Parts: sequence; structure tokens; C-alpha cells
Amino acid sequence: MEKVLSDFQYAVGQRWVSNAEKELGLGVVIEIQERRLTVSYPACGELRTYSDRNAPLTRVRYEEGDFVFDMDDKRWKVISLEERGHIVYLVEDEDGNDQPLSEVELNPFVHFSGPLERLLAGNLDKPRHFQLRLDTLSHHQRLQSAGSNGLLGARVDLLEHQLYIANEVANRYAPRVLLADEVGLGKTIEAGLILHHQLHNQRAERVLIAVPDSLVHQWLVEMLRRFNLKFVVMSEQRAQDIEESQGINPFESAQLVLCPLSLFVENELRLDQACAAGWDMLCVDEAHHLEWSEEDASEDYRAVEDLASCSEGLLLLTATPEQLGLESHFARLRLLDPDRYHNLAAFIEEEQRYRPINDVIQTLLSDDGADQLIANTTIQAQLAEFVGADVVADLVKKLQTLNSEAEIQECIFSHVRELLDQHGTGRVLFRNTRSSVQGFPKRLLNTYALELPEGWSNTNLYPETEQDSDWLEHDPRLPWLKEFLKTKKQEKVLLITANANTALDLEAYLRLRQGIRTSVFHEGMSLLERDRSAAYFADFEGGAQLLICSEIGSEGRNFQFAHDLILFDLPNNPDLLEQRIGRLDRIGQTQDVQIHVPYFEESAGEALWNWLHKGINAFESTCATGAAINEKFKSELTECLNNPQDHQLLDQLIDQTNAYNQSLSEELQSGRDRLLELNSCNSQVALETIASIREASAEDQLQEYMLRVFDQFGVDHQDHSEQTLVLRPSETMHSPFPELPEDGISVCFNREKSLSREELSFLSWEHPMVTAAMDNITSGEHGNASFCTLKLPALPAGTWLLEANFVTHCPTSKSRQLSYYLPTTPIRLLLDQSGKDLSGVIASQQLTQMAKTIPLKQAQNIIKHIREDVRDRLELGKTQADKTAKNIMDAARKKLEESQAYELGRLEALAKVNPNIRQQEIELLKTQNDELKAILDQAQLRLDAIRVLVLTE
Ligand SMILES: Nc1ncnc2c1ncn2[C@@H]1O[C@H](COP(=O)(O)OP(=O)(O)OP(=O)(O)O)[C@@H](O)[C@H]1O
Repeated sequence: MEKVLSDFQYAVGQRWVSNAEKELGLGVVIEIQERRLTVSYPACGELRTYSDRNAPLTRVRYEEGDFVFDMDDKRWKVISLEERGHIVYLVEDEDGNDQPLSEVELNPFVHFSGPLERLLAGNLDKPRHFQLRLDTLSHHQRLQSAGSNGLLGARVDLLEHQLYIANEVANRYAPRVLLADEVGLGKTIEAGLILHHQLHNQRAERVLIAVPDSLVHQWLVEMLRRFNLKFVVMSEQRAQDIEESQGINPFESAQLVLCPLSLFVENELRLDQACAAGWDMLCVDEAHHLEWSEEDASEDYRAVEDLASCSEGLLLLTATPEQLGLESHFARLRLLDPDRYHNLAAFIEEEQRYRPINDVIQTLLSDDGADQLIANTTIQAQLAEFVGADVVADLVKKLQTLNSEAEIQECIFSHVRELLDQHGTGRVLFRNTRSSVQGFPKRLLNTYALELPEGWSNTNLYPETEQDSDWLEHDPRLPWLKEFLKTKKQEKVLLITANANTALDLEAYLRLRQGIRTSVFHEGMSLLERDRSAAYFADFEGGAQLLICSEIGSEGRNFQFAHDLILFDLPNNPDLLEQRIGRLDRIGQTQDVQIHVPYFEESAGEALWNWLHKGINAFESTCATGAAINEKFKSELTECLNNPQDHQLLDQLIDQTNAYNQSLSEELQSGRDRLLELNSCNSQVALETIASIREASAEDQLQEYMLRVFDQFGVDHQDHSEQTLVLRPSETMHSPFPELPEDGISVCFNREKSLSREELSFLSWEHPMVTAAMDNITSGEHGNASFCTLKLPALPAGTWLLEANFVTHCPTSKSRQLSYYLPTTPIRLLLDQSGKDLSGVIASQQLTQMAKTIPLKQAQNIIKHIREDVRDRLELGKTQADKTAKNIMDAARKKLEESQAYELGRLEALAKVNPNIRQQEIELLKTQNDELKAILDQAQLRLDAIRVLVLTE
């Protein structure tokens, strides 16, 4: 196809394309009047009127051998053409039938997207557009092959313990894990990082998040604000509205859905619908509420079990994985990996074997671990107990052949990983603790002795609940509270009490009678009311000074902007106490957390705080043994609470608890917890991930790149402050720019700055604005055919260079899943007249810097004369590029095969210790592997962009 400007000889019915608005498709002249012509673009229903003197139009003329489409989308080959005002083509179909086809009958939906076709048609882009396209592709490749791809876009601090887990889990296909970091260490952030990674890399498209009612809004905001993930909140009302208005399964109306878990418990239809819709990832927060026993399961549990079976991946979040005992812990593991966790009795027995496993692992990981294993048959026998004598013999043999320290380390490490996987909860459970994370402010306990009002029970931890509604008048905690708040006028204070009614009474009294700005938060409130309450408390200008929360109401919420926590009463379960303190003792807390406990002298409350503090130090440190201790001393503690004046009894219990706590902590440290620690964060790997994120983030490069994008797409940008811009749509924009609101947006390229400046959007390579702009460039025509002249003294004037950029790509929708193995790799060639490739000698940017443009008409004429040579030279280039592509594809295949062999090996090894892994499952993995290989086999080479550079004197 070729364009010839017929010097203003326009005629109605002729086909032209717009040089400025190529996306309009094939235009047809419909009217010529008084030196103005009107062109209709039927493909998009647009009309344009131009002056016939300077219309930015290119005449469309196909040449012999070109293919054209008629109005019925039938493909014809051009045999010859005749021009008499209009062009009439003689065309032939696949069966050799020929017929005339007037240009008026050409299909308007034709886009001249093929770079060669556009070039030959004289449909030319500026050199800087060509350059932007090339740079976009190379950034694409750089990002896709960075190990941290998918982890760059989150507006979060790069914290080791979170990034280790995110990197480890997100790189799996359909990960199923329990995120069990201690309260406030960022499980939501870890889940968000994993989801973002999976979505960004198209390993997941459909995600369902189910959370307690009180956390819906917080999740919605965190996912949007930190990860740019726009979830749709599904409520019963919304589900009904969708059914009525669209008549479809409400869960199929969106890809990212967030809903309260109660929706599924209260309405079985919604559960069925959610299951029918199917998910790639399911995420459930506060999973410790899911109760299960071998005989019975709670409704929540059953709902999650159903949903989990309809989702490929599963993230369960809980800060207290063993809060409800080993059985319940097993219940959650069973949701994740029913094959691995199939028998409760076997699991309990396995838990008891952690110590010997840990001993073996510690030996292997010690400095001379490999030497010890080779030399010591007792250690070999210990290891053989877990992995079998054959495996140990092979390992010893292998270690003897390895020379470098690094190889030995890697070999030992991979065996340790397998051991953890097969015998610990390694692969499915991650738990970081404050002691392993470090850097947290202190927690300090302040107690206040008060007199128990007359007639109040001294054995009830919540004695006000037995009193009449005027209890507040008699309770000495009220005057104490009033005085306390006076000393904290400028501070935010959080108060937690066990009962919703106590919270309500307190709030009404303080607000109405004492004029204190308070807000309340309890489980009886609607979602909206809770969010309003939390927002009123968070507001530093005129907001509430005091937030009064009930136990359950505050779970999982972020209140770390406050530093004072009043425990109006105490829970006798140490895990619940940890949950309470965790509202303030969270990442982001900048000051020491002051915990205030007003208590009644000689009452159950006094006994309890003494036991919690002196027995297990539960206020000032996190207590990993809380659940076990609670279980063991339940009845003794009850005894003490019922006899609060018996100090001797309490002292005895404190001593016993202390001793037991110490031995349990040591045991855990040498057993399960140590294994978990080993598994949950490897500092070296985490630091490598962080370094990779920093390198791939290339903030300066992004800013430079996006400024060019904004300029080329007509987005108005003004400097706001360092690394920060204000963007606005401009009148020169041809079409809306992705994610750019009409009233503009302030964006920041710097992670640290965007963390402290909430109002700025953090623009990373993974921000939807950037990814959409990059996709628009590479999937459209932008810059894919260009022409320029330049002076290169080393090369003869009058000759020309052909710069061709090919890319490897998989032409199926699943190809993005493979992008880690086969990133869209550009192969650039710069061919001189002898077909020699000069791409290694001159970079594209250098050429663009030297490039000059000449009038379009002149460029088109030159191209007309060299069109056959362009085709030939390109053909030559393709043969060269094919060779490079073959190497790239072979390497991709190898990488894929290695990773598949590892996964398959793992499943087969697990199958040996777990009879429940069925042959069928192994076959399924093999089939999936074959499918991925087949997709990779379809990878092709595609010409992405072409540029002719004519050398001048
Ligand atoms: N990497 C990070 N960068 C910035 N803020 C973070 C980061 N990680 C966590 N936070 C903040 O720390 C707080 C605690 O995080 P998050 O809510 O994810 O913890 P959690 O473990 O889920 O807590 P809980 O056990 O209470 O549910 C939140 O306010 C979160 O925004």
C-alpha cells in the first residue's frame, strides 16, 4: 500500500487516513465545498473537516501483492489497480476467484498497524516517537525479567520480613499459605504485596477477599491507597441490585471483590454464587475465628472451606495461629493443603517431632555442617529418619564431589528447605515475631489502684455488668479517667473494654455529661457507623480525643497514631490482650506505647494483671506461649480470680507459670518456633529482594521516561516539588490519558516521599497510569514506522540504514504467565546496504539525537523508490533475528523446565511421606506443565517497529 498525495485532487469516495489521528481508521471523502473537504471515519463514527490546502491526510493506495479487506471482512489479494479519480482494484480471493473492488468498498476498520505497511504507506512517525517505543519495550523487558517484578508498585516501606514472604509466596503458582505474623507486623501488607504481584503478572485475575465486617472499609482503603487495587465491596444490597438490574451472578460482575464473611454465613445463595463464580485467589482475614473440630465445624469455617475449594490460591491471615489450640491450627492448615494435612493425629505426632528435626537442621546449617554430615554416621542416621537412607547416601556422595563453599551451601540449603517443607509447616506457614523483626518502640505498663465500690463483686472481672444503669456514678474508674484525659489533652487515647454495653454506657456518659470528645466502636454498629467513628478519632483537627472500643470491635484496626492505651478491664486470655495492645503496637508506631490499667484493689482484676505481668510479661512483650499457658493454667487461674485476697495462692501460680513459660519458650525456640523463624525470613534473600526492587524502580529513569510520554500524549505537567508533578489533561490530547482525572492529579516518583505525603500518588513502573501508557504504546502504532535523515561521516551519503526492532512474544492470552521465563525481548538490528548489522556500533538513542526530519511528502517519495529494497533488507534482517530469537527461546524453555522439575520433584517427594497425594494430582501438574511448554512453543518473532535512516552529506 502506498500513499500518493495527488496535489489537492480530492474526489468524493476516495480513501484517506489522518496523519494526526491514526486511530480513526480508513476515512472516506464525503463532501468537497469551497476549498474545504469533509472526511467521514466510519470505523469510529467521526467526521472531520479540513482545508483542502493543508489537510493532514495521506491517500491510501494499495499496491500489487498487498492484501485488502472488503465490507464483509473478506480478505483479497491485489492483482492490479487502475486510477480514474477513484482507484479500482482487481482483487483475487484464496480460491483464485477475481473481481473488481472499488476503494469505496474497502473496510473502514482497517488499521495500518503493521510497521512495514505503515512505512510503505508513508504513514510516518517522528523519530522521538520511534525512540519512545523502543525504550518502552526495553523497560518492559527489564521489568519482566527483574526478580522483583510485581513488588515495585506498592506504596510501602521496604521491610525485610514482609518482602521475604511476599517474594517467596508470590512467585508460586496459586499459593496457599497462612500468614501468621504477630499482631501489627503487616499481614495485610504482605497479603496485598502477594495479590498485587499475582495480578500484575497475570497469575491471578479474580480475587475474593473475605474479612470480618469491621475490617471491610480498612481493607478497601489499604488495597487502593497502597496497591492501587480497586476492589468492589459486595454487600447483600449490592448483590440484589446487580441481580435485578443485570440478571447475573453478582460475583461475576467484578474481578476484584471484597466482602464481609458474614454475607456467606447469612445467605447460602451468596455462598453458592461466590463458589460458582470461581476465583484465582481467596484471602481471609482474622482466620482464627474459623472454629473446627473433627466432629463439628462452625458456619464460618464451612463457608471458607467451600470457598477455598473454588479458589486456586488461598491466603489465610491470623496473628494467633494456635489461639484455639492445635486442633484448630490443624483446621486452618487443612484448608490450605488438604493433602499435606489430612490426619489430625498424624499432625499432632508430627508437631512433637520438631525438636529432633530442628537438631538435625541446626547441625546441617552450622559452619562445618557438611563436614559433620560426611564424617558422622550418627548424624546421617538422624537425618535418614526423616528423609530415608537413600537420600542421605546421595547427599553425602554429592557433597563429597562439590568443591566451592557456595555450591556446598546451596546444596545443604536446598535439603534443609525440603526437610522444612516435608516435616514442618514450612511451605504453608509464615510467622514473623517482634523479636525477629526488631526496631519496635517499647511497651510500658502503668497501673492505677482504685477502691472497689461497695456492693460490687470482687471476683468478677467485669463487675459493672452486674450493676444497674447508674453504675457510672459509683465507678472510681470514671473520675480517674476524667483526670487522666485532662493530662492528655493534646493526645489521642484508645480505651478498650470487654463488653459492648460498657463501651456504650461509657461513651454516652463521657460525651454527654463530661463534654469529652469521644467516639465509640463496637460490634453492634453498622460498617458505615464504625468507619465514621474511626475517622472521627483519626481526625487531628477537632476529632475525638478518646475512642472507646469493645473487644471484638477493634480487632485488626490501625490506631498507631495514638500512644496511650487504657485497658478499662482485662481479658483473661493472653492472646486477646495481645490483640488489644496490637492496635497501637504496630508498624508505624513512633513512640513508646503506654498501657494504662486502672484496677480494683483486692479484686480479680488485680490478680489478673499481676499474673499476666509477673507470670508471662504479657504487657511489655509479646507472649508466644500465651495460648498454651492459658490452656495449662486455666483452672488454677480461675481459682485465683475467685479468691483475689489469697496472695499466697497467686504467688504460687505466678512462680509455676514463670517456670513453665521459661521451659516452653526454650522448647519452642529449639523446636517449632525456630523452624518457623528459619522459614519465615531469610535476611540475605530479603535484602537481595529489596536491592532488586530499588534497582528496578529506577525512579529517575521513570521520571525522565514519563515526561516524554506526557509530552507526546499532550498531558500538561508542571513541577510541584522535587520528584513531584502536577498532571492535567490538555487541549492537545487526542484521547483520554489513562488514570488521569479531569481535574488533574499530583504524582510523586519517590517512594519515601509518597509514604509521608498521603495526598500524592506514588508513580512507579507498576502504577496503572504507567502500565496502561506503556501498553498503549506497545500495543498500538505509536512510533512503529519512522523516517529520518542524518549525517554519519563513516557511511556514504545517499545510502540508507534500516533499523528494525523485532520482539519475541507468545500469541496467546496466557502468555503473560510466562513472561518471567520469556519476557517480551526486543531484538534490534541496524542494517546497512550490504545487510551488515551495525546495531552494536550505534545505539538507537544516538541515532535519534542526530536525526533530522524532512517534509512528509519528500520522505514519502523516497520510500516509494526504495520500497522493494526495504522489503528485501527486512527479510534478511528477519533471518538474522530468528537465530537470536531461537537462543532466547531455548533459554526460556530451559528455565521453565528447571522450575517445573523442582515443583514436580517436591510433589513426588511429598507423596512418599503422604499417601493422600494422589497419582491423579501429580498427573495434573504434569498436564499443566505440558500446557505451559506448549504455549512457549508457540512463541514467535514479530516485527515491532521499523525506521529508515537516509544518510546525507
Ligand atoms: N511496609 C509497610 N510500610 C508502611 N506501613 C506499613 C507497612 N507494613 C505495615 N504497615 C502499617 O502497619 C500497620 C499494621 O499493618 P497490618 O494491618 O498489615 O498488620 P496486621 O499484621 O495485619 O495486623 P493485625 O494482626 O492487627 O491484623 C498498618 O497501619 C499498616 O498500614
